[in-house]
Amino acid sequence: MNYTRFFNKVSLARKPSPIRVLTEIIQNSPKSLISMAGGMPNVETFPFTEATITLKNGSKLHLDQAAMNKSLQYSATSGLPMLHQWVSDLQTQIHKPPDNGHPMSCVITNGSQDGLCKAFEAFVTPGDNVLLEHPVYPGALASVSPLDCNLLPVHSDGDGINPEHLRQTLSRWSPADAKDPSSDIPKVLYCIPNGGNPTGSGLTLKRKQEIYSLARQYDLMILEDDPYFYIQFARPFVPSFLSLDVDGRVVRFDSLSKLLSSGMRIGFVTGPKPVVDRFTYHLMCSSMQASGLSQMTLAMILKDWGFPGFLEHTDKTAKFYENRCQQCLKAAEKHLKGLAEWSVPCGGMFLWLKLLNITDAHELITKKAYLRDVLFVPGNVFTFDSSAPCQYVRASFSTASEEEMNTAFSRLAELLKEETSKKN
Ligand SMILES: Cc1ncc(COP(=O)(O)O)c(CNc2cc3ccccc3n(O)c2=O)c1O
Repeated sequence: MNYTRFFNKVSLARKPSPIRVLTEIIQNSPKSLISMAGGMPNVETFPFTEATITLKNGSKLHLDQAAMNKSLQYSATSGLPMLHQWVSDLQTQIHKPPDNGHPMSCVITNGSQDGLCKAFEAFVTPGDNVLLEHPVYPGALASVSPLDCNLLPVHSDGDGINPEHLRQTLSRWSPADAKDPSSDIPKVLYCIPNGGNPTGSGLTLKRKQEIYSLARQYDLMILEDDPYFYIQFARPFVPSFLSLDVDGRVVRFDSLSKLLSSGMRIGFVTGPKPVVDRFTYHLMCSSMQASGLSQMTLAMILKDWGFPGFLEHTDKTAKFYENRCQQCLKAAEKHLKGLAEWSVPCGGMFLWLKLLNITDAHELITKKAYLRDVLFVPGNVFTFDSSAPCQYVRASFSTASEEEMNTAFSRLAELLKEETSKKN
């Protein structure tokens, strides 16, 4: 694939930052190297020596002085070698990306949000048509909306993005337009294939194959935003777009936020080296790198666990959310029947409620429900035009207990009944 058409002028103008290349050289050189090059602080001036973190299973992670010094010092933008290698091996093991003529590359980011932002800021030129799943994660909207482009919604249902609607949307153009630099044919499709935010939906393999073949036909890059991949409720995992990527047109965004820690801010982007390199150049002059301490801590746990231990943990996490989901559905059945509709999530942590007899949920949720001590997210924040009325509400079942979910839904039900009786 030739990626030039996908990058905007800003991204094509980016070059590796010399001081960050230096960091990489120093990091990968033998101890014998005498460096008077890098503007790195001397770790002897840092007040930290060692740290021990106790895990829930009683085991202890010990960062000795050497590990502490390494994690407290600048390191390569691509990631601390131990973590970078582990995640690269994980991608190969889990997704088995086909050989597409481009080496698969990874870069560690400050959460997957950081990677998403870099991708939109690399691919989107003002005036572009950008295809996004709809409704969609507000963090994606916040990244792409200011880029002065035209957002094209791709409708979704319980099985994720609808390939038919994608085909219809693309039928405004001919595949040949992808070869015409003056055409405004879309170049990027953003989607959340598993445990969708806000819908809880999951793309079936069949749909992924249909979507991938449309992407081939119209020469689209697919941004596979997949923080809930490991918290799909069913096993085996539905294969990812990365595992279908025979062309090198998939950029995948993973996150450890929903698995190990959201506050440590570690995600990773995986894709063809020419694409990941351009994101890395941007990271070199934005954050320079993800937190060294976060990377070292997570690298030590993951190395100790290995893939089997990691998958054992992610299976447990998926089970946790599946149980929470069952409790949430039971509470919805008990309190919201006849007042709202929903589909059963297949992963993640969200239930997408369609409030019946309500045209716009915004006021009801942000004011009236809040005054009754319950908080949901009004559906308009997940839509491209948040000023338009939206009768949907996102409920998260990740932190509230079963009892709290019942209380929250019963208060919402009371409110809905009052609203309905006011109308009659
Ligand atoms: C589809 C999709 N892609 C990327 C991300 C970002 O993950 P990270 O940067 O790797 O941590 C997310 C995180 N989603 C949310 C985060 C959040 C944080 C504070 C408060 C509320 C939040 N709500 O509501 C969210 O949905 C996501 O759902």
